[in-house]
Amino acid sequence: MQEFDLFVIGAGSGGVRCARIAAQNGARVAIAERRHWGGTCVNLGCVPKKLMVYASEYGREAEDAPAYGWDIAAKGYDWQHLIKAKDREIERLNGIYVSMLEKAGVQLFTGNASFVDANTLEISSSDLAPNAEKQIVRAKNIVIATGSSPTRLSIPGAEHAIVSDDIFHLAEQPKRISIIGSGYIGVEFAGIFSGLGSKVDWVYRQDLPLRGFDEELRKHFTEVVSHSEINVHASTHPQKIEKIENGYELFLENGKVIETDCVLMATGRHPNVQSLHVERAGIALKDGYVPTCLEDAKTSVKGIYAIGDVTDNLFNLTPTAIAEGHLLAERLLGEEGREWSFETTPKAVFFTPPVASVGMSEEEAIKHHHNLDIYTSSFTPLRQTLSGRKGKAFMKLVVDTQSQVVLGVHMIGTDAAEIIQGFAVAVTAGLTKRDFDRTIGLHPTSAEEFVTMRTLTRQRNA
Ligand SMILES: Cc1cc2nc3c(=O)[nH]c(=O)nc-3n(C[C@H](O)[C@H](O)[C@H](O)COP(=O)(O)OP(=O)(O)OC[C@H]3O[C@@H](n4cnc5c(N)ncnc54)[C@H](O)[C@@H]3O)c2cc1C
Ligand SMILES: NC(=O)c1ccc[n+]([C@@H]2O[C@H](COP(=O)([O-])OP(=O)(O)OC[C@H]3O[C@@H](n4cnc5c(N)ncnc54)[C@H](O)[C@@H]3O)[C@@H](O)[C@H]2O)c1
Repeated sequence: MQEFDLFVIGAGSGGVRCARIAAQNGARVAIAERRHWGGTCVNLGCVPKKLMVYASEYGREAEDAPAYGWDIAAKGYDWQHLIKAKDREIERLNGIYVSMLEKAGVQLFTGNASFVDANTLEISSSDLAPNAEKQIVRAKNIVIATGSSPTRLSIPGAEHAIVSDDIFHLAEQPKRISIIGSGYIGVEFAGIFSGLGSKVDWVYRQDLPLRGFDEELRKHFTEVVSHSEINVHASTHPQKIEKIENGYELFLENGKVIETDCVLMATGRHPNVQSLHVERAGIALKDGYVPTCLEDAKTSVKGIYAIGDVTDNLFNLTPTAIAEGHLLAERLLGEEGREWSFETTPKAVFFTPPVASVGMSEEEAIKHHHNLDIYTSSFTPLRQTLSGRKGKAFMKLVVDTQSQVVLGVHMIGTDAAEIIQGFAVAVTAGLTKRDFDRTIGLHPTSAEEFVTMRTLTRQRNA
């Protein structure tokens, strides 16, 4: 039986980083993957999604180009071309992940890993290795990095709906799509399909999309969406889906019935624990997740750790999973873990234009007892002046009145994600409004607005 210092279950964002760093530092490391090397981000998440966002933006740019003197003949859109090109890129990335792990000296197991006991795992056949023979391995330390999967609503006809895992391999572009849910995935795919020319019906139960983001940002986002072609059905629940001759009917609680070619449920995710048998190792799940200490990724059982989406700690994002994996590998090898500021993790939602934030929303800052100076700015970006495209950029600074520390930076507008990544350094460093004010702007950009906001919009006491 093979024995390892560290065995990682799941080769996604967190698992790959943890295995690679530990192996590069001399530990005997192995990793098991049952579905796809690189995990959700590479195969069914961030990367293919962003390629689709890019694809969805060219149409608008072509529409706006004549205002700048271009004569562009619209020749339509080829969905199959995009899917094939995207698949080639993902295949290339899968190869890179495998060779990166092998080069680092990690032993690769293809198959489904499950616990036999707290130090023993069984690797059995899976989609990626249907004929694999069962293997038993032992390890001093085991890391659960199994990620999460899309959650389907249990309404009548739910089997007719697809989830985000399916959207990347549809044989045809749905000409009419209904999207349920107003979190990251709902917003992003509403933008993608609208940009690609599909008729989009977007259904969500809240009054505003993007729960968890700054409330004022959410209101401005709704205004941006109102200038798009997306049909919004807010504050209502989907009730059932029925198959009809020419597609599906989606019935809403408010009495509306939407005829559509495809229903996408973007209604959250649940941890991948079903076939892991963590109970055999002595771990009890909490709300379906593997409970861990955020500080050191320890579970309740000595030598077993969990990182990334399977823990539901703080943010379920790729860079946080990577940081958790990296920190854990360093700590297991007895090194002083690198310092990471998880609280100032920047977030972006890749709509067109994107929404991005770092630090506290106004509501969070009030909850943390800060008295606030709020600065906001809303304007038509220069690019839209000639084209006449509607929808304003919105920018906001949340500043602690007493210390003048900038607690949060929020934006909707072209390149918001790229801009907020830069401002995340300033918020992580704890810079003050004075530091922002003494920074010279870069002209002409939208980003310069963040260093030229001088007039207080309002003050608010906790
Ligand atoms: C549509 C979509 C878009 C997204 N876009 C972004 C984005 O733009 N930016 C961002 O930061 N985040 C984004 N995310 C979130 C991001 O993908 C996840 O937070 C991240 O992948 C989590 O990493 P992880 O290592 O925890 O898990 P994963 O990347 O999910 O990896 C877990 C791996 O474990 C494997 N596995 C599970 N169980 C077993 C088992 N028993 N044995 C062997 N292998 C197993 C799985 O097959 C999987 O490959 C997106 C997610 C989705 C779904
Ligand atoms: N750009 C990014 O960083 C990015 C992109 C995509 C996904 N992600 C990650 O993946 C996670 C999952 O994304 P998601 O959009 O599926 O989840 P989410 O938690 O962001 O949003 C889920 C949505 O489903 C709705 N919903 C849940 N249960 C419902 C019910 N019973 N009836 C009606 N509506 C219901 C919620 O109100 C919400 O609007 C995100 O939270 C995020 O961590 C990140």
